[in-house]
Amino acid sequence: MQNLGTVPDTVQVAVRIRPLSSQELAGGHHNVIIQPNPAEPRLIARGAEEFTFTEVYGPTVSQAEVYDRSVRSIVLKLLQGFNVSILAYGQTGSGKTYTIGTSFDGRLTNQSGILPRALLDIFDAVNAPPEGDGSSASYRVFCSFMELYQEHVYDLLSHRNRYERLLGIREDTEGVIVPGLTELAVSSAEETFRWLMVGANSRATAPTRMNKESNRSHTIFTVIIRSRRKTNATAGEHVRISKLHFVDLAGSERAKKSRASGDRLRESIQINKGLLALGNVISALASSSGTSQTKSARTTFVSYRDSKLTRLLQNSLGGNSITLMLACVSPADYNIEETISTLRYADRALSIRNKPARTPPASMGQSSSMAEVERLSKTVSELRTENDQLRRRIAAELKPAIEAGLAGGKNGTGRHLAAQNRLLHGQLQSSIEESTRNELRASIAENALGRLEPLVLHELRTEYDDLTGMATCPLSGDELRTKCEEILLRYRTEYEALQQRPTAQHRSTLD
Ligand SMILES: Nc1ncnc2c1ncn2[C@@H]1O[C@H](COP(=O)(O)OP(=O)(O)OP(=O)(O)O)[C@@H](O)[C@H]1O
Repeated sequence: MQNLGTVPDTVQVAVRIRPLSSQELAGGHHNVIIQPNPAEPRLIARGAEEFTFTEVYGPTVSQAEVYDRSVRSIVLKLLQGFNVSILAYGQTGSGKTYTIGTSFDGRLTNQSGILPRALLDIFDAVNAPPEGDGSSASYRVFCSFMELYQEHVYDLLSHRNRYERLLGIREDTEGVIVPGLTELAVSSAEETFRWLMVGANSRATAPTRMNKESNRSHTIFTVIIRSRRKTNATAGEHVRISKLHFVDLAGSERAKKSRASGDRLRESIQINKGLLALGNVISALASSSGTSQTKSARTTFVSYRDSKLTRLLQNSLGGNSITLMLACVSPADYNIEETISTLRYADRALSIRNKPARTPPASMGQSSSMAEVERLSKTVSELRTENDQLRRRIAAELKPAIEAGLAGGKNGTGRHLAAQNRLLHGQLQSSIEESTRNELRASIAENALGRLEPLVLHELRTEYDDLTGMATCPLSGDELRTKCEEILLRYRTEYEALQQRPTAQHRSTLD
């Protein structure tokens, strides 16, 4: 039996105060946040408002110390089968990207953020020698990287063009998922760093008045661990999948202060809308988890569906994940309003109760490709149901309008109504055509699905023959297995992308 150690059941909140920048010092700005006793996680803002968090990191605290005190132990919970989420929240220019390390340039220095540090620890643990009692696990690591820009989800690791990187969100028994999102098998921290850099390069950034390299989107970099553990000599193997999300939120900002206009203003409105929805979810969860609230307050409705950001973070807030919020703040006098607003936001998050639990293990009774075929079949049938619903909705909404219009036309209400009828009729026609096209695509996906197994087997066979046909096979048993898994993953990505296309169009017609 594994010793799982302690697992925090409330959201952990660490506040990080960045140092004043050289421009701020040159401009005569001063620090308005005091830590009365640096050994305590307490701070006083503007000489009056006092807050206590899980940790408070002052301006001189290093990246290594933040990682060691707040991050390392929860990252290692990932390998025990827990889902973990680390979110950086704060005003634009407050140090979120610096702390997470999303813009890591490949060189490990004392300035590197928590993400590259976590990857080093994860691969050290994954490659550690087996325990020798027959109960040790073997691990496979994958990564994905997505961006939420203006309420659209983009796959940052896809080789396709920007438009084709657009993905939808759907809910299934596992919770909220992003079908078609690229998940790459990675075998070392260095390989994962490269994907992190590739993805970060395609992220939407722009210079603003508040930060010369401001991130205009929210990003989620995910490390996925698939662990196989022998349960005992007779019962066989269990496979468990757990995920670690690094969420680098776009900065909250005041349009008046940032003097944004045009594209920057539109971005900022969307960013603030997502963060507002997140704030509402945090408030609702905080009041449901609180102990001093009335019964009615404790049953507050949590509106995850108000934005894609809150849907994507549903499991991290109030779900089964171990969650750490890193609230980043500026200490400068001219940012005090934003700083206090971040501290209040973080203070509410502190009382959210999660229900951290290890993800359920799946038995290895079935081969993984067969399980995959089963899962894909289920998705196709969901697609069909969705299509039927769309058809019914079209019929319910548009047909009565047309019929009413036709009746009005007979009564001679004029040319205007006739034109409106033609318009509605045209809309109905194109919606039905769209739905039929989707149906066709769903059936293409289904046929492709039917061909999945022989294709996978053929590809595996060819690759295996190529390798074993050589005088000495250059791959060990494990490497060969890894190679096979990569091929399966490629197929899975291709087929999910194929299935995703009609769904994405569906959703955009419904939104
Ligand atoms: N703790 C820190 N120590 C030293 N420099 C820091 C620290 N925090 C932030 N900085 C510096 O402050 C600047 C802004 O930080 P960063 O880009 O991480 O902000 P952000 O919150 O991600 O902003 P945005 O939301 O606009 O993307 C960067 O130059 C960064 O290097």
